[in-house]
Amino acid sequence: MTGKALARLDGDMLIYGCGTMAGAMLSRWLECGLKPDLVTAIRKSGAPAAGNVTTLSDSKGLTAPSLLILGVKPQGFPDVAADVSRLAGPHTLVISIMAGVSLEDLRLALPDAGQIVRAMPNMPVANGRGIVALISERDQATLSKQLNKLMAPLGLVEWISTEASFNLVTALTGCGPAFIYRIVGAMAGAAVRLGLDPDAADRMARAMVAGAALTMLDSDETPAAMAAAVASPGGMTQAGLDVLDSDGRLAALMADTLRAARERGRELAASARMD
Ligand SMILES: NC(=O)C1=CN([C@@H]2O[C@H](COP(=O)(O)OP(=O)(O)OC[C@H]3O[C@@H](n4cnc5c(N)ncnc54)[C@H](OP(=O)(O)O)[C@@H]3O)[C@@H](O)[C@H]2O)C=CC1
Ligand SMILES: O=C(O)[C@@H]1CCC=N1
Repeated sequence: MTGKALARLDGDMLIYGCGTMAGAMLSRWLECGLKPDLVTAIRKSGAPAAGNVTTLSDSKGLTAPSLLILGVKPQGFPDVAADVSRLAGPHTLVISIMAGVSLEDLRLALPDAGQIVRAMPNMPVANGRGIVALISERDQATLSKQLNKLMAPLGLVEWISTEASFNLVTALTGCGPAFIYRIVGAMAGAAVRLGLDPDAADRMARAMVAGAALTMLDSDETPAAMAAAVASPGGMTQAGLDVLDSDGRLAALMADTLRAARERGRELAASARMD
């Protein structure tokens, strides 16, 4: 990404709540050429954000920026909503990364904001291997031209057409890395219980999943076909796959996992509303 591409955002960026997730986006943008002097970050603690970005503990003295990224937690939004609203002016593009919080609720809280976009990044954006799902209130065609340039260095950019599916997208992409880490840990843990040395099991489980993921990125095959290519007929892999597939166990577990995450999105939305 070049600074020129970012300059098309026409101005400055304020990151209101620059913790783990927004901080990962910021680091990647800086690595890809975003000029630090275009950015101001607000953190409750005032702890320095990535790079040489100016970091403040509150918004005193700030005026409406061109781009305002909202990176507080949904539960913390009611505490800052009035202040964010003051900063979200008619020329401000607001991008909220808060899980669960709908465009309609954002518009109610930020009535004067120029445009509002809901975005769902995931942590691998830190190395450009993430996903950013996006949906806007309106004018998606114009916005996508502008925002794709900003988001592309973070990884795969997906515009979502129906907001009703956004919490499910979040469960798959935003939460997904944690589910994969848990599965990797469970495989390594099982290997330890069955007799492997813990350090070796951890090392090999990480390398195995990283290799499998990279192979998948380079392949046009479906995951089912890729599994079939590993499984020799009547071999060891097939014996293990039969356990995962028995009575649809793995499919049911994954459906329950995504459903629970999606439902929690609805509760988070409620916690972000002003009473
Ligand atoms: N973690 C993830 O993988 C993902 C998270 N998200 C979303 O990103 C958002 C942030 O999550 P995450 O980064 O994990 O959480 P963090 O707690 O790391 O980040 C929250 C940020 O908000 C700041 N903050 C909290 N209260 C205030 C306040 N009153 N005034 C100013 N700043 C404040 C915190 O300041 P301080 O740094 O001082 O604590 C922190 O920088 C959430 O809405 C979440 O749904 C979306 C996708 C993935
Ligand atoms: O756990 C959460 O609520 C956020 C949203 C996606 C990832 N982290």
